[in-house]
Amino acid sequence: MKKIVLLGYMGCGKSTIAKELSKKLEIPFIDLDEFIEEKVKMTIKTIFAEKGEIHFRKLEHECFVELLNLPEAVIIGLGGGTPCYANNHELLKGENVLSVYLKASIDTLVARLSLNKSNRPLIADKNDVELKEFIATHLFERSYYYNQAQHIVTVDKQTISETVEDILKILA
Ligand SMILES: Nc1ncnc2c1ncn2[C@@H]1O[C@H](COP(=O)(O)OP(=O)(O)O)[C@@H](O)[C@H]1O
Ligand SMILES: O=C(O)C1=C[C@@H](OP(=O)(O)O)[C@@H](O)[C@H](O)C1
Ligand SMILES: [Mg+2]
Repeated sequence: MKKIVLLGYMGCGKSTIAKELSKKLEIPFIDLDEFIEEKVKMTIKTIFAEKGEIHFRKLEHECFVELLNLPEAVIIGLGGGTPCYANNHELLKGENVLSVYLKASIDTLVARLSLNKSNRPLIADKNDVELKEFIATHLFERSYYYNQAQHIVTVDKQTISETVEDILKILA
């Protein structure tokens, strides 16, 4: 069965939008980060701190493949880095996958992430100036992978429901 995969930079709204989309479509939503946390009984923050990012990326790949192989239809919210490691971007093009890049500008991401960074180990210790510089460079480096998605939805200045509607139009 089809998997709807939402991807994009940290803070673009993958988890938030996937939850709302799931209600509308009555298809279950699985957040990849939460799936990993449950599997290893550790938070993302602790995995990064105690096991390191390379270990996290390995787990992330294994869990992504496991979710794609589920027999039922599900909505999967990826982590911001998922498409950028272990050739995961190739999996965004699979026959049973509908992938959507939630594209947000640097300003949108900075505004959202400066309020919401403590559980995101890659940015937790950055002040606002550092955060903007980091996001600008990092988003540029990652864009190649994000652009492998089958569809792109721009989320700037959109409400949660407007973004959900844009995704529903793609599915129609
Ligand atoms: N229009 C919007 N669409 C999605 N998220 C929004 C919007 N406006 C504000 N937010 C907030 O931005 C944050 C997005 O975080 P989250 O869904 O965890 O993103 P991700 O999973 O992509 O990192 C949440 O705190 C959410 O409430
Ligand atoms: O961009 C990244 O590399 C990461 C994004 C996070 O997910 P969100 O995009 O949901 O914050 C989480 O997987 C981890 O902190 C690493
Ligand atoms: Mg998330």
